[in-house]
Amino acid sequence: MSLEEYHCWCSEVMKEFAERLRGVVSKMLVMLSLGLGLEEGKLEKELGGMEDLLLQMKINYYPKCPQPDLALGVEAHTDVSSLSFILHNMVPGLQVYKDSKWVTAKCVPDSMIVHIGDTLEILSNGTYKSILHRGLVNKEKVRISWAVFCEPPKEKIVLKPLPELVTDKTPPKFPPRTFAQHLQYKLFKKTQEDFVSPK
Ligand SMILES: O=C(O)CCC(=O)C(=O)O
Ligand SMILES: [Fe+2]
Repeated sequence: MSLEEYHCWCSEVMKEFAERLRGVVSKMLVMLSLGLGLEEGKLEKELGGMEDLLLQMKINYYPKCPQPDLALGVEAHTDVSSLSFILHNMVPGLQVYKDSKWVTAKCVPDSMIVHIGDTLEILSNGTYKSILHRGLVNKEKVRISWAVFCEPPKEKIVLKPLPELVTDKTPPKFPPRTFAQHLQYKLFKKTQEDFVSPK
């Protein structure tokens, strides 16, 4: 296969993967909306819908590491996305923080790992938790992961707890922000008080 043919093949495969994954995203957002007692299309609409919800792929390459106890592949973080989907080359390394412990995600053939990210935590007023996770390195094997992040548009939508979920007993836990402002907050570790109300 020539390089040109290879590029062509890759883009065909990616196109089909993106289309199929977009369908899975919609289905998961229906379930998550219903789980909050909302109408089924609510979260999809709040995140920009078919027009504006963006799928971004990042490929992580974790080289072999002679001293895996002294290094991390990806430091502990939560994803800014609404949902994140992870495929990997069946080498363990992803850990999630659960019940005050780091738990290694099982490598299940033909499956994807799905994370809730910050955006859904904000919209759900904290009912859905953005999972803290990290990536370890391996002494013997290279690890590769393909992460797809579903992100709302940067400026068009103001992210805040959905009014249906805010009551006297459950006041809003997050001040309003655009996705762009949220990124700034995460990248530069600003405090919530640093948010200026978006227009
Ligand atoms: O490599 C993984 O399994 C996770 C990577 C990750 O957390 C990320 O790219 O945000
Ligand atoms: Fe992540």
